[in-house]
Amino acid sequence: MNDFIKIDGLKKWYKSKGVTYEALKDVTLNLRKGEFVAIKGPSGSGKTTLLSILGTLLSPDEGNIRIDGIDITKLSQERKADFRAFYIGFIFQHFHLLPFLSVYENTMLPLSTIKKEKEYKKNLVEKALSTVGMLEKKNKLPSEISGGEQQRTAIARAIVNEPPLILADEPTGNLDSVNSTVIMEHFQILHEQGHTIVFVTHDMKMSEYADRVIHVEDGLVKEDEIFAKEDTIHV
Ligand SMILES: Nc1ncnc2c1ncn2[C@@H]1O[C@H](COP(=O)(O)OP(=O)(O)OP(=O)(O)O)[C@@H](O)[C@H]1O
Repeated sequence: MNDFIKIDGLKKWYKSKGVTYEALKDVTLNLRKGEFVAIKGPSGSGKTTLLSILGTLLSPDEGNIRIDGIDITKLSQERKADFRAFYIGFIFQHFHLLPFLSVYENTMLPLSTIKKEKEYKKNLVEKALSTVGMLEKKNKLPSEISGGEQQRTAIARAIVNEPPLILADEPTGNLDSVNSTVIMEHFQILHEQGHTIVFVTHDMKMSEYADRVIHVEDGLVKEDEIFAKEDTIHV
């Protein structure tokens, strides 16, 4: 078994106005390379906290996390930024596109610090945009495209530097059911291409796309269901 992510004894608490709140109480999990994982659970259960720690945006108070053998809890801020740039593509509920940049320019953003020729970057951007069916709209501004198209652009931006790990926080939370399905089908394709995908969702229908559903409640993993892939079920 190829454990890509090893989370061990993870704890996180927030302090606010002298009150301490334990958001993650003791989370231990192993995720394999290429897994397609949904994190489910009620509001306030710790899902975003867990995803943010996985993405090195937040530090835990206790515990270790290794991603591809790297203990991400021990990295300096600078090394964390390098780590994120190489390993992780983020997708958020509210898309977080820059409104004054075109679809093409938004997708190019993660490549801005990479010292490569313009042509090399152009190829990567066009590849990412065609993966999500947005190449034809590359010159549009975010305000000129639909919410579903904005999220597809955000996915292109997340995958443009071909990161092994994609983290998405409620990626369909702002979309209607048709666009949500389109987004999840794109995730399915990325999963088939070998990306490891971890996404947070409230929506039962969206979690059905995953091959593993982790139910978080009250800062703890309450259930961890691994489903056999369709092509491996032979009854
Ligand atoms: N910066 C913060 N300061 C204080 N408390 C926080 C902070 N961020 C989160 N919390 C609290 O920690 C708990 C877990 O929050 P988190 O956002 O991880 O939950 P969640 O499961 O993602 O919720 P939702 O589904 O509503 O987004 C919540 O009770 C939340 O109020």
